[in-house]
Amino acid sequence: MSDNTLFIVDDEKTIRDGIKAFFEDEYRIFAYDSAETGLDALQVYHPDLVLLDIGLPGMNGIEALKHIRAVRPDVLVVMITAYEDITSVIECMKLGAYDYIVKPLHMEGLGVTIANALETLRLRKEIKSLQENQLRDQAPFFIGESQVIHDIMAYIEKVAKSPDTPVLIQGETGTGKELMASTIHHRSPNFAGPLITVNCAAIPGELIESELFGYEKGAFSGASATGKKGLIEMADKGTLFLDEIGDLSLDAQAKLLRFMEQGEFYKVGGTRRKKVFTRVVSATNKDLEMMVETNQFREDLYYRISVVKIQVPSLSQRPEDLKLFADYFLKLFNQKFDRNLMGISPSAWALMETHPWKGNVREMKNIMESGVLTAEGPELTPGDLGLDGRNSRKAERHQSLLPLKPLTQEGVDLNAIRFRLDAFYFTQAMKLADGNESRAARLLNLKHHVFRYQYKQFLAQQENT
Ligand SMILES: Nc1ncnc2c1ncn2[C@@H]1O[C@H](COP(=O)(O)OP(=O)(O)OP(=O)(O)O)[C@@H](O)[C@H]1O
Repeated sequence: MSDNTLFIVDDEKTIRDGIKAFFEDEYRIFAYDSAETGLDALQVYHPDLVLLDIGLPGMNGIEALKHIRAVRPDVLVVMITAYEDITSVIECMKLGAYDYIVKPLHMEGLGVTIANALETLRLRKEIKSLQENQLRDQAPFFIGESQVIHDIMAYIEKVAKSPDTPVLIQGETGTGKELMASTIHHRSPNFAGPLITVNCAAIPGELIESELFGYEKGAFSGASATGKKGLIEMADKGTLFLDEIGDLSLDAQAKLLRFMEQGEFYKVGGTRRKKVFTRVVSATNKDLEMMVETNQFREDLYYRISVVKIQVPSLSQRPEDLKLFADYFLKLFNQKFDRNLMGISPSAWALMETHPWKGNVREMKNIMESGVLTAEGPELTPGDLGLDGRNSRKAERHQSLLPLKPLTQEGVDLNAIRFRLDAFYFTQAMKLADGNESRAARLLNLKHHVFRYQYKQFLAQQENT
């Protein structure tokens, strides 16, 4: 006997008994005389295939098919029909029935239909498992050899198993909070679903509600004519990552709380309640507990989002990981830029060991990227990494510039940012082009005279700072 389970749902006893008698040596068979009893049994058993009569008394086969497709989309359904019922058959096929058989039943023919259906099911499962393996292979890799990172990863392994427990990740900027959120998603049962990232600091206060929850058409002036799906809805069956949650306004916090408490929400201007199944992972580099004390963050929301709390240590708190990151980024950027730097010189390494790493792993990554890109070799020197006295501001510049920070109410100094951009790319271009201006211009996709003009301006500005 195979380990496949079949349901027969038919009000005619002779049909139920006939199918059962013919196939019971091959399959596990459960028979029901109505759609209602069949659907009840579906909550307990996991059949592979349902043979479903269309003309059932009470709930008919078409309605039952809709239910089965909604609750068990992976179960195949073969409709049983009287010959004259062909329009219903077409409707069933459109609703997702796998096949149909016509009464009076020929058992051999039915046997072929069942075997084909089960083979289709086997192939679908195989494809799904291959796709899942591929997705798992693409999962991000959170590096760390220090004991504290080992402990966190072991904890994450357990936490990720739940599909909906909210997680709050705290830590300084650049410590890897976003990467950790992605790791949790990829290790969770929702990993085949979407991972939707919301940068709460980047969305203006007046837009946060419509961005998170979406809106119906005509919800407000300027709304799109078709309405809009919100980020929360997009995260259905996946993970919603709320980055910089400490930047959420109190108003937006209240709306998010409602969703966190009920898992339900209304679109802006909508009257239909929507339900979404997602895990919320939040992250912040702010002291949320302190914000709760000072009434800047809602206490009730804080407890909702922090069922599991993870504190990512700063890089200076895990010096054992420094060498690992340095080797990893050296390899990564050697490959990316097709370079062959052998390692880090002892003097550069000595400086790296004492560097404060205020920008944490991101700072290390940026320094290694520009170092590997521009170094003469064969090893990375303190100058390549911007860690010598002469270039001491370089690291700071990289760190405060890359990646660009979203605009907040605090504003930004655009001139200073432009100057840093120029410094970052002009310096590298001239270095890569061995001081040849026309080659440097080509590297930056600028006309030679434009490059000369802008470079001269940059040098003059540098003189004055
Ligand atoms: N453990 C790690 N392994 C590999 N790469 C890492 C690790 N930690 C951080 N990184 C890399 O460092 C950079 C910064 O990480 P990430 O964006 O996750 O930090 P963050 O804590 O979310 O920063 P912020 O608070 O500024 O948003 C990313 O490019 C990330 O891939």
